[in-house]
Amino acid sequence: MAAATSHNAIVSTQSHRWNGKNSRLDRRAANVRLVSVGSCCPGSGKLGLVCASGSKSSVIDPVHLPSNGKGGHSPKKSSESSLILIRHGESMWNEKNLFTGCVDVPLTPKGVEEAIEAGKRICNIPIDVIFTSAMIRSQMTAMLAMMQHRRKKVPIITHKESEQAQSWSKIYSEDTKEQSIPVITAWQLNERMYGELQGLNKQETADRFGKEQVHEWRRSYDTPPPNGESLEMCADRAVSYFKDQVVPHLTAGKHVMVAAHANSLRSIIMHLDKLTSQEVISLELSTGIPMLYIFKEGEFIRRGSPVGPSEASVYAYTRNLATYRDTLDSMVQ
Ligand SMILES: O=C(O)[C@H](O)COP(=O)(O)O
Repeated sequence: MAAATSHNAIVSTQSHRWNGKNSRLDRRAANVRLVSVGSCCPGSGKLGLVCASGSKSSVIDPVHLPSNGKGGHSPKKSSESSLILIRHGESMWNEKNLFTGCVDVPLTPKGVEEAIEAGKRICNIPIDVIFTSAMIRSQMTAMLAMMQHRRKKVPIITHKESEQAQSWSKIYSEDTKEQSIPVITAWQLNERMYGELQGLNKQETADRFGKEQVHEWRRSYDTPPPNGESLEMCADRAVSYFKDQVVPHLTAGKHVMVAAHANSLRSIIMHLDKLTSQEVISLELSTGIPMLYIFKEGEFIRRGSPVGPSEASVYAYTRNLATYRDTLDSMVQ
């Protein structure tokens, strides 16, 4: 069904910019033979470049597919999991160039579009559980992105803030539960708290305190803004939460998406990519750009930013993702 072509990955030098325009392949993937599954439109056995978003069909997760009865067998459980990290789309204070931090502002229309576009880019990648911060801009981004997903599962924010909240939001149908994806919100993934800079204009602040000082506050590892969090302090909560709450899902073979913020994600990527406190200064995250990692045998492999829904470089090296996507295609009418 899928034409297999192979070519060596074109590997850029290791860069710490995640701006989505340059999909970076991990250096370790340099010599990986890309086994592209070709391009096709749903149903024709050829993967299209446009996701079948809005398609009414629901598909069975490939890992749970019944045997095909012709001596075939259900694909064995994936020994690798995918992790998608995404900074929220543009917020209304991003648009006004204001320091936001832990102030809970919504997306702009542009941020909504960015989230939808991100959803199209990851619409063929399996997602079993979603984590967001407690802030609306990350939750809006996750929900809007999931509206594009071809699996068509329903993302549902879980409420465990009290026993009553948990019991009042219980789902009593196993089938319905199977067709949903839990969205876990966590304050630990909130944006770094920007202290007395919150609400100030970034340019005016640089004019007042000096460009170097503001850059130090925004990008250094251990210099906090006035009465705010340094990246190190943000990492203490965000990376700890990631290790304690997100990694166990990946270890269990679940595919995860984390929708969060520029600096809470910078602290997580610093951990995943083993960046030094010097290297992390140059790490910048654009709004609404999905970043893909593969978790395998306890290691995180950086796979770059999926530019399109069937980009070979994303699905190469990770046969399970290619199988998932092929099966989605064959199941989506
Ligand atoms: O909190 C904010 O203002 C933004 O989310 C990130 O700001 P920064 O790019 O200045 O860290």
